[in-house]
Amino acid sequence: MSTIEFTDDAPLLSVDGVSIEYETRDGGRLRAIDDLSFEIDTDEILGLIGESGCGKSTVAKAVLGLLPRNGYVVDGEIQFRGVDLTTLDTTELNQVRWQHVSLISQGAMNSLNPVHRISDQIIEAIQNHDDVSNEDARARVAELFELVGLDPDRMDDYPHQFSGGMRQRAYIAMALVHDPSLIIADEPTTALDVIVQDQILKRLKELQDEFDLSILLITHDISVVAETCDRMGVMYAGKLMEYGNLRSIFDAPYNPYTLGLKNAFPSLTGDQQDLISIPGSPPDLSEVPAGCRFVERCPFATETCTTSHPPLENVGADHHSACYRHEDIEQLREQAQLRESWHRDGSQPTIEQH
Ligand SMILES: Nc1ncnc2c1ncn2[C@@H]1O[C@H](COP(=O)(O)OP(=O)(O)OP(=O)(O)O)[C@@H](O)[C@H]1O
Repeated sequence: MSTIEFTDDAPLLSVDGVSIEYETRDGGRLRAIDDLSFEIDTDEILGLIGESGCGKSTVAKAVLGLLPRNGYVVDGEIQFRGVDLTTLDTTELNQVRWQHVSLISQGAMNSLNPVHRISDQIIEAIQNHDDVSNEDARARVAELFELVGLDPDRMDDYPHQFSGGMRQRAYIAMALVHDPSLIIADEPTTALDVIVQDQILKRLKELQDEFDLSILLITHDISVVAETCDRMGVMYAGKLMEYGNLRSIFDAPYNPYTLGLKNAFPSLTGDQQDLISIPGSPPDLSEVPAGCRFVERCPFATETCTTSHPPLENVGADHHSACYRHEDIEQLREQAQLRESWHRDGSQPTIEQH
């Protein structure tokens, strides 16, 4: 079996100009991701946030080569330590998965096999890649249980003897078996109650710190990003709208969509009791607007915004945004605080569909 030659000084993960399409039942094509670029460095957590259907899971699956059969990366490169993952065959991808990049998904806790002890499932994951005795593998399971905050005395339990949060922790232990350098966490705590969610995210962050791990954290919850991430990307209808350092984006967002998301979350708006949600819903990806993808819901759209999607521009150190109205941003930030701004009054420009 050939060994993949990684380059140590290359970025850990570099997604460059990636577009992904799904073949639809009627034989058409739906572009779920359009010209997406971002990077993750060693030892950082990048949060990808966006509403349902904006393409977050598609990105996660594409990185791991797990797109369904009707999904294709039609453009761009996904480089992991200098190796374009989109060019690898299944055997090579299997060398990357678990050993270098692990996935923890929302449903991970339900993917533990109900008829096998948790210890046996993790031991199998260890021995699949490494030649380790049963005794050493059991010791490793105990160590991993401690790391994720589970009592090692419970390692021989069956999944049904664990709560949802404990099962998710057990799955995280499994994801850490081979010391991967990148974890893709796709809504890892969404199915759990907020207290358990908080505990697990904190543990994940501690593990990231302790082991110089990097995490791509995918979520629809901006407060999860605020509490957990170092950098963030705000996605909308398959496009990155704002991207960069978390503090810069939270302190001074440049994109109306980010302004809208911030307004809609209580923990981020401090004393503002009256939350303002963004009216409407994202466009159907088979019928995206001709202009900016957000144009139909943006209270600040002008005629220019109906022409084409704005390019992602540099608006500060490690801070990028895609909007035609960056120059008016101070004024837009003030207006965004007002409910009236987000009311639809019929004065929005006429939108043509592609
Ligand atoms: N297997 C598939 N076949 C066809 N279209 C798909 C497939 N999977 C996803 N899509 C479409 O691709 C777009 C992006 O979906 P994706 O699941 O990546 O979004 P998401 O942001 O992760 O949403 P959610 O948070 O609801 O999971 C959606 O329009 C979705 O309908």
